[in-house]
Amino acid sequence: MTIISPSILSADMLNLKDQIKQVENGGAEMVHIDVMDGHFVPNITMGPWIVKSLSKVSSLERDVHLMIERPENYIDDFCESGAEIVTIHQEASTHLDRNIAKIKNNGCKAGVSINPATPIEQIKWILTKVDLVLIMSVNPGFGGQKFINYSLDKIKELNKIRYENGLDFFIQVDGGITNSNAFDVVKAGADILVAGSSVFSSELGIEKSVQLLKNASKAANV
Ligand SMILES: O=C(CO)[C@H](O)[C@H](O)COP(=O)(O)O
Ligand SMILES: [Co+2]
Repeated sequence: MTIISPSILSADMLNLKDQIKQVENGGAEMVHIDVMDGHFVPNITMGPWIVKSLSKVSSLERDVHLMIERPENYIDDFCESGAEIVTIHQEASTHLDRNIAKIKNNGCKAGVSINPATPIEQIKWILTKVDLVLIMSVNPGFGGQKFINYSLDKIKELNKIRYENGLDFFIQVDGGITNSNAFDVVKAGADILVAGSSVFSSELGIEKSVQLLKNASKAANV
């Protein structure tokens, strides 16, 4: 079964509690929290405080995507604030193996992410140690961008490596996911779909948009 992780990057922060209820009602299992530092990516967003606030109002699994330089300086803070998954970027980690171990030692699930132009080869040696691999299907920094099509080949390549080596990490895909491409993304091997603008900015409403992503994923899993 495919998991839906709506990204609150596109949510209405003044109505966040209500909007989180709507994604829950639509059937989402996680909530995706995009943390940006204005250095690794050209945008600034939120910190551990939002994770703590979400943990008080929702039981959705808190899925933290760190788009920051020197992630090792913030891993403790995010885990202590109630993050359940902490994903760091390969491109931002000088000592990736050490940082993944640090996330796990904090009792969180550890994820590694790669930008669209980064080859799977770059994370080959860490695949046995991570709980999740996040394939970015847009250049990180902003919501509402268009899905980069060659990401599908990267998902397929990673899925093949996972199968051939008997590994069991989740494949998460983030950026430009909509009701129209969810089927192909899941068919390629994705287990978790992150969706921001197609959930929170849709004319169909939040609950219905999550349901449509769920339905598209279900069709791909038949
Ligand atoms: O990590 C991200 C951007 O860097 C976001 O999670 C992602 O872009 C989700 O937004 P959308 O679904 O609108 O593309
Ligand atoms: Co993200």
